[in-house]
Amino acid sequence: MSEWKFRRDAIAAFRFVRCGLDPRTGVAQLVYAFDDGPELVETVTVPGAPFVLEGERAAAVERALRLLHLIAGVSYYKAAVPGEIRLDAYTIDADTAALLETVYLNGLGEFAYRNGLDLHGRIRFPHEGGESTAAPALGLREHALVAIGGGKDSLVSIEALRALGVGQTVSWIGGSQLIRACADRTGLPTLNIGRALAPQLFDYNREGAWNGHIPVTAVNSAILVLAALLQGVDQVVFSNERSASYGSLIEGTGEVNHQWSKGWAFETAFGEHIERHVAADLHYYSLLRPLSELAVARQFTRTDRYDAHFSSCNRNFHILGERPVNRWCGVCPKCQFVFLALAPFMSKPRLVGIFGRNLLDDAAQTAGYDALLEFRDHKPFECVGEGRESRAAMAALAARPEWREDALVKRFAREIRPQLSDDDLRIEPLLVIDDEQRIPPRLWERLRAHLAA
Ligand SMILES: CC(=O)N[C@H]1[C@@H](OP(=O)(O)OP(=O)(O)OC[C@H]2O[C@@H](n3ccc(=O)[nH]c3=O)[C@H](O)[C@@H]2O)O[C@H](CO)[C@@H](O)[C@@H]1O[C@H](C)C(=O)N[C@@H](C)C(=O)N[C@@H](CCC(=O)O)C(=O)O
Ligand SMILES: Nc1ncnc2c1ncn2[C@@H]1O[C@H](COP(=O)(O)OP(=O)(O)OP(=O)(O)O)[C@@H](O)[C@H]1O
Repeated sequence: MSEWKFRRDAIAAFRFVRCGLDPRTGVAQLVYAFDDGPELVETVTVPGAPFVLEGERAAAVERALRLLHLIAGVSYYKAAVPGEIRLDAYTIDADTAALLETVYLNGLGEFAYRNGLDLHGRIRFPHEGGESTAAPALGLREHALVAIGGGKDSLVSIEALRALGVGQTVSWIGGSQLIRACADRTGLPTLNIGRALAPQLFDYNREGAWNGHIPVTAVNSAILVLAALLQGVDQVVFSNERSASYGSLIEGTGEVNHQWSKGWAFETAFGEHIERHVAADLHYYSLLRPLSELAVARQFTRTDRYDAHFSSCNRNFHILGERPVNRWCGVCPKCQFVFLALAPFMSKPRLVGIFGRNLLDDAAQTAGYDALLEFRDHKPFECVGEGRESRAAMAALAARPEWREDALVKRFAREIRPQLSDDDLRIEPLLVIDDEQRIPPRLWERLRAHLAA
């Protein structure tokens, strides 16, 4: 064993070795390995232990734990993308294998594109024939674990659920102080779940592992499903908007979606799988699915409660390394997009106050904004809205006296606007509340009324 060295191209198999949860501590161990190399152990710690787990609930927790083990394996599998996947400790059915193949193939879409890899037909989860029996209802308590990410989206959901009188616990994974500050600011009960990647992954990265983006929302979703069962509650709520279902259009390749596991395809496949195979009364859904990014931005402006606390800049969330001093780096695609998306709906002094600067009056940001507008470039691999949303927002600003003299708005009006039709630049059609969602029916009509108010 001590002789084993990580050599990416010599690895034959990725192994799901075993997983376990200690109900006395709330610590779950997810164990993997390449060939006969060292065990790679990821840990997830759910507060609230000891948990008393018996009968059907214990069985559901075990199913959720296995699903988490299988989904979280994507972080390690990607390091070598070997031809064989092995399950050492348990078997899965064809339905589960199909879900995992979809999650790995699509969730690693950007990773594969950037590394020049073709994963089609390569990711095969072994499975045994026969349907597994339908999961029973557990009599879970009506209460929502709401994922919070420190940005505007989850805060919009939290305020909407508050307005509807839905009991909620604001829940997040990892040690981000920024997320904690936002969670505390809600004044609601909180749940901070610990997660530690296997340390060898960072060594393997230095030793030439394949590296790149993974479907982190899929991993976070599976963690919160496990936490919901441990807490005995019936809803896991994310804040993924309609726009997340649309990727970057790459010439010669097609669509590659950085945020695939925030999209509708993942939400439906995962949510249905949970109800069919884990617990019939555990509902996983996104409260913001009916909205575009622009519509979410408009909702966010309804309160200034979080202005001094939130940030959508992903540079805050690196496990290692530097973070922006003032929460917003001010130069990444996410900062650029959120500034643009909020601008049509927020007073200019409030917006500039949040970011500490006016990004739209900075000519050095031209290339970044061109990519958002899909002008001579594709939409960046980041969690940003569709090109048509950026174009409509920019067109709205070009008509406003307080914005139209700013460098990038002026350039848009002069060089890009003349090539676009008026119809494609209207903001109103992008603010329509859509019907494609899996929000529990008992909430939907009241939520629709709240969002439309
Ligand atoms: C913070 C961030 O944006 N990280 C992305 C970045 O990774 P980097 O190396 O710069 O820093 P770390 O995040 O600290 O990662 C260190 C290494 O660990 C790997 N890793 C991390 C988390 C994990 O769950 N599994 C892992 O294997 C990671 O690959 C690094 O090697 O660049 C990476 C490569 O493109 C991205 O994968 C990192 O993204 C994180 C996984 C992450 O949490 N990103 C979210 C902020 C994010 O992008 N969220 C999207 C949702 C996308 C989705 O499909 O779910 C969003 O905001 O919409
Ligand atoms: N560390 C985390 N723990 C739990 N959920 C998270 C975490 N980070 C992000 N999420 C959730 O994942 C989803 C996508 O994250 P995303 O970054 O788009 O949302 P956000 O942070 O709420 O808003 P913004 O788009 O402005 O950054 C959201 O539902 C968010 O709550």
